[in-house]
Amino acid sequence: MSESEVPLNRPVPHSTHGFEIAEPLTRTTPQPSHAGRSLGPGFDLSLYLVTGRDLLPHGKSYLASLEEALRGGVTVVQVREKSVDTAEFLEIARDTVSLCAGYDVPVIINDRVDIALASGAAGAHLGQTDMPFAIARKLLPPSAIVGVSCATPEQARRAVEDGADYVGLGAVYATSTKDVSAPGRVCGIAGVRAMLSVLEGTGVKAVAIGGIKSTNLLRTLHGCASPTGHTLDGVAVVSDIVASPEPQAAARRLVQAFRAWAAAASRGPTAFLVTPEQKARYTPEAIAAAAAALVDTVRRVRPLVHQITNNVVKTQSANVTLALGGSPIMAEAEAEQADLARMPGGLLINFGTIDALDGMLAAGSHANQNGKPVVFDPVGVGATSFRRATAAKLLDAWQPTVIKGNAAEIGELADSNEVKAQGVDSLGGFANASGVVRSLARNHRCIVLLSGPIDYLSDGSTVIRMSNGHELLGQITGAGCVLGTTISTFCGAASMATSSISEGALVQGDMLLATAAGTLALTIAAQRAASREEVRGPGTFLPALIDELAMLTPEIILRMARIEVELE
Ligand SMILES: Cc1ncc(COP(=O)(O)OP(=O)(O)O)c(N)n1
Ligand SMILES: Cc1ncsc1CCOP(=O)(O)O
Repeated sequence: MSESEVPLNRPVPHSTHGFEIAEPLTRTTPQPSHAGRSLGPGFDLSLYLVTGRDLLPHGKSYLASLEEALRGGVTVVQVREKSVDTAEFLEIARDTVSLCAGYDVPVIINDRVDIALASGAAGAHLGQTDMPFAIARKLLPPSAIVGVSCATPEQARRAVEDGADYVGLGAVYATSTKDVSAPGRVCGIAGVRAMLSVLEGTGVKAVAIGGIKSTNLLRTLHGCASPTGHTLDGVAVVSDIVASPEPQAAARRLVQAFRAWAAAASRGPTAFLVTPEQKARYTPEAIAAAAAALVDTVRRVRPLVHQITNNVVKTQSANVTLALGGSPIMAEAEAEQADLARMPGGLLINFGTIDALDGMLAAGSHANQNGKPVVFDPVGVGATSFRRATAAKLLDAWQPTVIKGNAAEIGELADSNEVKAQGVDSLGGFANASGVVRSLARNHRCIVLLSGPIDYLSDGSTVIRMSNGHELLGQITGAGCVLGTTISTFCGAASMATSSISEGALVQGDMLLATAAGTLALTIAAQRAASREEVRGPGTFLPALIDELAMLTPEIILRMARIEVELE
């Protein structure tokens, strides 16, 4: 057996999770075989398998598949049977308890408290229309684990008041395993975030459920966190394990990715984005030096900069990418997104004209799967309700690495009406711009750049203020859009060039510094272009700007960057 085939769970001689039917149910306690893996006192929810016998591949028996999944590292098993009679349900439950006992993995019974009692399972899982929680609690021994399904913050609040041990939050995504077509049944990443805020400080654990697969796991874990960093304790999965011909490998992929992410998350609320050592480097001089170095990095690694952007700016965005030393590709068709995402570099999604929504949805998801930075420019997001709904849909489908926008766009995403919009332009600024970018970055778990006369950049903790630029930038069309291009070019290069790999992170490299570099490159080139003799207005400014981007050097950045830092 090679190292990669070593089972994560091994059979154990005695288990606290399986016991004689005559004995009372016992709350599970951490056992030596779980040492170092539990996320807190009690049971380990990291990989919660919900069974689904109807999904088993042809020729694979239920118990064989379950045992492979246990070997792969499943930490809890829920028996979910929707169409069998009581006698058959009980037999399946007993067989499951007996097999899981050998792996010291607790078994939870879906819906049926009577089956939980009769099978010697560790507890029961209740939906919103199942037996009322208080009655189930009364029927079950005090030590039993009782979980509750929640799709809204109100339901989560009630589960906490009732005394649930854990909650199943979802459906996060659409799934064909269960009918979740009723309005409000798919709560999305934003819904899970809102529920996690309710759970903060309560000690009630949480798993997300619905459409979770190894391909979207990291994005789901990264995105599902309250603004202060309260995260999931695990994920509940049916089809990605049960329907697999290789459930051991499927479970192993999920549990290993979960553990890598959990280790990164335990370093602190912003550890997804930067390490504490990187943070200590955020002085104005260090930011300028990093940005200067990245100018050369872009030319060295020549990142592919994949842009789905609006028709107004496509040509100038491609030219800006080339001028910096990147390689542009403007590709919108949904069918080509998977292939493109496998090529290293950066992705820009600018929804200025929302012509390619399916391409945008697919591009971001594939980029997340491949660890590629995603820069989102929600152009004119407050202008129409269609734009507002589209932005919410995109942000639910994938995790942006950077959101950039003007004051009106950032205000719209931050639910602030302090700044008025006029079409895609904004009128005025924020009284506390640092506070707005910091809080939006926390809510969306990403870097936020607010562009304007002063550019405000934050990772949710540090705020960087940059005051380069020139008023001529405001007189050409698409200056904001090409800022998205320069940022995705620098983020792509930084992710390709990073040497310190952070396991469990969605994107490698310091994206705060890369965003600062992309911003400084454009605004400093603009200053230099505007001061050229031949530039007499916006018409002569644009070609000069592209020339200056092509002639940018690290020394120019070091000499001209105007940076201030607010550390939290
Ligand atoms: C861990 C977990 N979370 C949620 C559910 C869904 O439960 P419910 O809403 O009762 O739907 P059914 O599973 O009974 O169809 C779950 N089973 N497990
Ligand atoms: C039981 C359940 N409850 C909400 S979604 C769901 C099914 C999840 O199945 P899958 O992991 O295959 O999407």
